[in-house]
Amino acid sequence: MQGIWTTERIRAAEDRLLAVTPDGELMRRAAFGLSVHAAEMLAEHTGSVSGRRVTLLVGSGNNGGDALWAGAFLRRRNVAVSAILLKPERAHGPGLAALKRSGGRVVSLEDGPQWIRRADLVVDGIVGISARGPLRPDAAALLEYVSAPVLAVDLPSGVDPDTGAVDGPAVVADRTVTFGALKPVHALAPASCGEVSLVDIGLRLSEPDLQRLDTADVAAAWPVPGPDDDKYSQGVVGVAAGSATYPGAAVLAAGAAVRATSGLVRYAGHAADVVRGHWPEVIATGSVTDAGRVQAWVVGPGIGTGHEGRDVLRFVLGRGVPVCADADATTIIARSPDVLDARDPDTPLVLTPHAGEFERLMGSPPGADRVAAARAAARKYDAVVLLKGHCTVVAAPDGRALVNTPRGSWLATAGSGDVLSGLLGALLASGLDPWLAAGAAAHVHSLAGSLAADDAPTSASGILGAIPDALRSVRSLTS
Ligand SMILES: NC(=O)C1=CN([C@@H]2O[C@H](COP(=O)(O)OP(=O)(O)OC[C@H]3O[C@@H](n4cnc5c(N)ncnc54)[C@H](O)[C@@H]3O)[C@@H](O)[C@H]2O)[C@@H](O)CC1
Ligand SMILES: Nc1ncnc2c1ncn2[C@@H]1O[C@H](COP(=O)(O)OP(=O)(O)O)[C@@H](O)[C@H]1O
Ligand SMILES: [K+]
Repeated sequence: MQGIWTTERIRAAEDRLLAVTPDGELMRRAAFGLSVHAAEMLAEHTGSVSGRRVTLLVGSGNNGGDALWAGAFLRRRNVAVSAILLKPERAHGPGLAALKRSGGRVVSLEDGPQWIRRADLVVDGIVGISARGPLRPDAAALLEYVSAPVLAVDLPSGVDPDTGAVDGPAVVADRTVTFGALKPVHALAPASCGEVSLVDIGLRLSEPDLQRLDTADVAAAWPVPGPDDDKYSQGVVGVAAGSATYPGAAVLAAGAAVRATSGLVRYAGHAADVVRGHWPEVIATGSVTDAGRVQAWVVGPGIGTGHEGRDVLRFVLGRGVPVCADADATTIIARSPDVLDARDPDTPLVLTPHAGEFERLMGSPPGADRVAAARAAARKYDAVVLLKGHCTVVAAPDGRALVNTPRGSWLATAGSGDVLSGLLGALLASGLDPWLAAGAAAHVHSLAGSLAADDAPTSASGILGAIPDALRSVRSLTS
């Protein structure tokens, strides 16, 4: 697990560390790490470090101080460093002095554009974790001239540190170097941060506010049959999905369940013939009432939101086994919350809304703070809530939350969510903790999406087809 801490917690930990560290030491540690990454980027993009040009965008806080100190370190490697001070009178004093001593050049705001245009690398030290809101106009104007790769100090300025929300002009970085610990922005705004690197400055933190699964966590959690297992012992998953009009949802959800684990998949619904045609290994029947025993249900994709869908949902909620309620099932719950009366409160429920379904469930859209939104829904419904989107957030009623950071956006394709629900249902049937199951399913889903896409559009069927490769890649870590 990777821990992620809110800026409030980071600041408190920094204060504790600052109190026992010589003046300026932390910033020099941070800045030295930053300068190493800057040199690495120069070498990557231009083939060398010495003689290259770096322009620093320097704001009035410590973030600007980091940039100035890093500039001074880069001077030792014969890099030509120029610093544009957004508020010269409030620039970080010791950092500015160090840069000047090292032979760095301070250029005026007016001359800034030409130095930015000529740079081999631009360093964003405009603001860090104390900033809120988009960039102010003077900083935003400078960004217009940037064509070189951008290295963000701590976080891309203009992006909200605690939510990753972008609400106006903001830096888009190729790489972000952060200090001490990951902050929410790094998991929630991958398109703004680029590659994220962590520099250790000796920060000590307790329980994280938010987590992200490592590949190793997913590998350890994913069920693998042992010598004594049979098709029943691994957990049988039931899929109540699809309809005569929408058989595809059933094929995709059932297929993902088939590919996720090696036990048994049952299907119940109006698409039984189509499902059987695609997946002969699935035991398919026309109705949930004669589907047989399962250890978890996936319900919702393509079942419609009418009477029949409601009855199906009520039936599976009353079986005393974990349920993943997806797509139409979330809409039914939003419109007729009384269906939840059928649920045994001790059996796990996972809701997997996209933003529109979330709004139906909660009465308002997720908003900028998607982690808080998912947590609120989890509490309201006493369920694990997997909030879909570019970054998927999974929250449990006890407050645990994790983020899945995707590799690109290829998952945004029709039917992709049906594949996710099939994966998740199979993991629930195996007995995995529902919060972990949701996180692991999201991880493998997004990995399968990027493998299937391989930089060109893919489809839900493509994602489904790439599940074995995704699992092989995850499991390769454990073998
Ligand atoms: N405290 C520490 O021990 C360490 C702090 N470090 C650095 O310090 C940073 C935090 O420094 P600060 O607390 O000084 O805060 P920032 O560097 O985030 O700067 C806050 C300043 O920016 C201005 N500002 C706020 N919002 C703005 C906006 N939207 N547009 C333009 N300007 C805006 C404010 O007026 C304020 O002067 C971290 O992100 C990190 O880079 C590192 O040096 C590591 C050690
Ligand atoms: N821009 C995006 N980047 C990454 N993943 C995305 C993006 N948009 C959607 N997704 C993912 O794709 C899936 C879409 O599911 P859903 O909205 O239910 O669509 P459908 O009903 O067509 O299957 C979710 O897992 C979601 O997190
Ligand atoms: K920054």
